[in-house]
Amino acid sequence: MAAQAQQKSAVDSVPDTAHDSVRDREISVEQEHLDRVYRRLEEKIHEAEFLMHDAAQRGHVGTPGALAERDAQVFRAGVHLNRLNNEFEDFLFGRIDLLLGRDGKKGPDGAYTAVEPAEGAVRPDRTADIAETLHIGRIGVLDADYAPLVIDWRAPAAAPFYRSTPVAPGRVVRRRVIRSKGRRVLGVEDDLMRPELRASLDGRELPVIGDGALMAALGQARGHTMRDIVASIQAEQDLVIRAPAASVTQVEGGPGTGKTAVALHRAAYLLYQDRRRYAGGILIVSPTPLLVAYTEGVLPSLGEEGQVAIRAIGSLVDGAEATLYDSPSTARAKGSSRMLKVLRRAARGALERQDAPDRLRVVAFGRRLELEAAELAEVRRSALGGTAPVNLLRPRARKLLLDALWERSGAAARHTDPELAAELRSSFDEDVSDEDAFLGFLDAWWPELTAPDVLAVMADERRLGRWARRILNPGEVRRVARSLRREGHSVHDIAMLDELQAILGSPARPRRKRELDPLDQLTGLEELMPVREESQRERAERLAQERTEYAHVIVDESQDLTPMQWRMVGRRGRHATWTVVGDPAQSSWSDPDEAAEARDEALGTRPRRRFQLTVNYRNPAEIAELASKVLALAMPGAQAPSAVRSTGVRPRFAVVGDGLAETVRAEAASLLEQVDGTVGVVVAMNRREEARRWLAGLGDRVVALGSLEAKGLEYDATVVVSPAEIADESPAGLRVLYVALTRATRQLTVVSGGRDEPDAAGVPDLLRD
Ligand SMILES: Nc1ncnc2c1ncn2[C@@H]1O[C@H](COP(=O)(O)OP(=O)(O)OP(=O)(O)O)[C@@H](O)[C@H]1O
Repeated sequence: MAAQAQQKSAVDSVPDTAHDSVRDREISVEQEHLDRVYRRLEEKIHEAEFLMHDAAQRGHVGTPGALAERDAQVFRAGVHLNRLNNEFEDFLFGRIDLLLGRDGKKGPDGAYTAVEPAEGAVRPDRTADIAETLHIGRIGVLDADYAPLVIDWRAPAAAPFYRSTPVAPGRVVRRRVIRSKGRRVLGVEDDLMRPELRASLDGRELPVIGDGALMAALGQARGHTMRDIVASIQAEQDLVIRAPAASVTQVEGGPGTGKTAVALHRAAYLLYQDRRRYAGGILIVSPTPLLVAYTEGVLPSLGEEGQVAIRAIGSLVDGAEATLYDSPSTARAKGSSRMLKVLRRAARGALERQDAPDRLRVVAFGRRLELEAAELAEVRRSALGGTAPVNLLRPRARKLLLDALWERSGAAARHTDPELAAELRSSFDEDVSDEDAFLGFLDAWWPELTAPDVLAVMADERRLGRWARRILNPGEVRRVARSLRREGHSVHDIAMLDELQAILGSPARPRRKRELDPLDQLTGLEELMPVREESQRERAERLAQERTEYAHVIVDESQDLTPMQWRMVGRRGRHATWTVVGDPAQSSWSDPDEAAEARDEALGTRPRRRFQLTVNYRNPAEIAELASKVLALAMPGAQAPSAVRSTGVRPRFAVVGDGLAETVRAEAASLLEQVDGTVGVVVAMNRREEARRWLAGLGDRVVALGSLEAKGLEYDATVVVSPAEIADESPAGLRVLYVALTRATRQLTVVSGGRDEPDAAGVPDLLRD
C-alpha cells in the first residue's frame, strides 16, 4: 500500500502550469462522463415514471392478471425511482483503465471478466494500449446499448479497483479516484499499477494525476459522523468485505485498521450479493450508542438501509435501554457466565413472593378441600423439576395442584371403574378450575413473571444472597443488589434481562396479524427495496421490531462482549452466518478466556475464516508510536499495526498547573484552534460529568468522553486526561488506556496529574520508555 501511495506520477516532471492544465483536462474528461451518466439516469427516471403511469392506465382493464401485472410494475418502477432520485454526494468515484484480457467473455454488467492480461497485451518494448475503461460508482448504470456506464462498487468487475496493487496489478494500468459533488467533478487522483509501462489510451499517453487518493481521504478533517470509504478501500480490507458469507468471518486488527468501516461495507456487499438471502436481516452489534450514532450514516450513503439494523449492545432488548454504568467489579459479576446460574435460581425463586398465599382452599363436589403450605411447597418443587421455561411450567403446576386436590378429595378410591373414575376426574377438574378461589390462588402463587420483575426481586440483597450462594462472594452480592436498586438499567442489566426472558419464556399469545400487502403475494418482490409510502428508515424500524433472529450477524468491537452478552447476541443468530471483528488488545473485559469460551459457544461449530488487518489508517506514526508503549505493557509481545502516514507533529505533554479543569480546558481550546474538525477529551469514567462542565462554552466541535465511551470513535485531536487514572480504573485499565490514546487522526495532548508521576518534560510514568 505504501508503495502504491508513493507511485511517481508520469507528469511529475512537467512544470506546475502544465500539470494544472493536464489535471483540468482530466477533470473535464471525467465531467463529460458524469454528464452522460446523469443524462442516462434522467432517461431512466422518465422511463420509470412512464411505466408507473402506463401501469396505472392498465388498471382500468380490470382483469386479475392485468391488475397483478400492474402492481408488480408499479412496485418495480417505484423501487427504481427511489434509487435513481437519490442524489449522492459522489455518485461516481472511481475508474480503472485496463489492458486487453485473456479472453473476450463479458459478465452481466457488460464488463470483460478476465482478470489477467492477454498474451500480447504488452508489447516487447513495454508499450501497451488501454483496451477497457470502467467507471465505478455506488450503483450500476447501463447505457441504452447495455454497455456499462457505471459499475456497482460491489460487482465482481469492480474488485480490481480495490484489489490491484503494483505487485499484483492484473489488467489494471491506472486506478483513478474521482472526487465529485452532486453533478460536478472536483478532482481526480491516480495510482499507477504498472509504472513500467508506457500505456496509451485512444492514441495518447495515459496521464497520471496526484499522489494517491487514500492520503487525500485520510487528511480530511473529521466530523461527528463516519464517512464511507468506498473510494479508497485497500486490498486487505477488500478481501474481508468480499469474503464468502458462509460460516464465520473473523477479523482482527489493531486500532484504526478499518475494522468498523470494513464491517459496514461488508453488510452492503452481502446485500448486493444475495438480497434474497439477507432479506432475513443483518444485525450489526455496536458497543455504545455513541458508536451507533457515529456509524449509522454509512450504510445509507452506500445505498443500503432497509435490511440492516445497527443496535448498541445495550439496546438489543426491546423496551429496555441501557442508560447507566456499573462499577468495574459489579460489571464483572454481572457479565460473567457465573451469573447464568444465579439467574436460573432467581427466576424460580422469584415465584415465591412474600405476599403469596400459603394455603389453597376450594370447594369441590360440595366438599371443602385444602392444601397446606408444606403440600404446596412439594407441588411447586415437582413442577419446577423440569428444565422448561418457568412461565411455561404454569400449566404443569396447575395440573399438579388439581392432582393433589383430587387425591385429597378421596374420590379416586371410591370408584373402581376406570372409565367412571376418569369421567368424574374430568368434571372435578372443570369444577375446580372455574372456581374464582382457585384462579385467584394460581395467579398469586404462580404468577406469570417478566424479566424486569425478576431483576427487581434480585435487588433484595438477602434473597440474592441465597440464590448466589457459592457463586458470588458477599461483596459482589451487595454491589449487584445495590446497583439493581437504581432507577434505569445498565448495559450489563440488558444481557441479564435477555437471559431471563429466555429462562422465563413467554406463554403463547395470539400473534398480531400483519396487514396483508397485495404486493407481498408477488413472488420475488418482497425483498426488493420498498416503495415510497414507507421510508427505508420506517421499514428498517418495523423489521427490527418484528425480528428476533437474523440471517447475518456482525459484531463490532467483539473483544468487549462479556460471556452474558455473547449469549444474548448468540440467540439472535442461531441460524445466521457471522462476521466478528475486534482487537484483543483493546478489550475492556477482564477475563478474555471466559469471554472466548462464550463466544465459541455462540458461534458454534461453524467453520471459521480468519483475517488480519495490519495497517493503521487513523493515527499518524507519532501517535501510534506513543500508544505502542502502552500496548507493550497491556499485552506484552502484541504487534501494533503500522501507521500509514506521519505528520511530523509529536504528541504534546501538559502537566496540571493551577487546576485540572483549567489545564484541560486550555489544552482543548488550543487544539480547537489548530484543527478544523473535532476534539475529544477522554477522562476516567468517574470524571465524565465534571469534564463536560470544564468544556462548557467551547462549542460543539469538542466533546468530553468517559474512557469506555471512546470505543471505536475518532477525532481530529484528543486530550487524554491522566493516563494513570484511566489505567487504574479496572483490571483491564491499560487496554482501555490504549483505546484512549489511539483516537486521534492528527494531534494528541496528554495531561498528567500527580498520580501520573510526570518527568521534567511532562511525560507520565506510563508513557516513558
Ligand atoms: N481504505 C480506507 N480509506 C480511507 N479511510 C480509511 C480506510 N480504512 C480505514 N479508514 C479510516 O480509518 C479510520 C479508522 O477506521 P475504523 O474506525 O473502521 O477502524 P477500526 O479498526 O474499527 O478502529 P478501532 O479498533 O480503533 O475502533 C476511519 O476514519 C476510516 O474511515
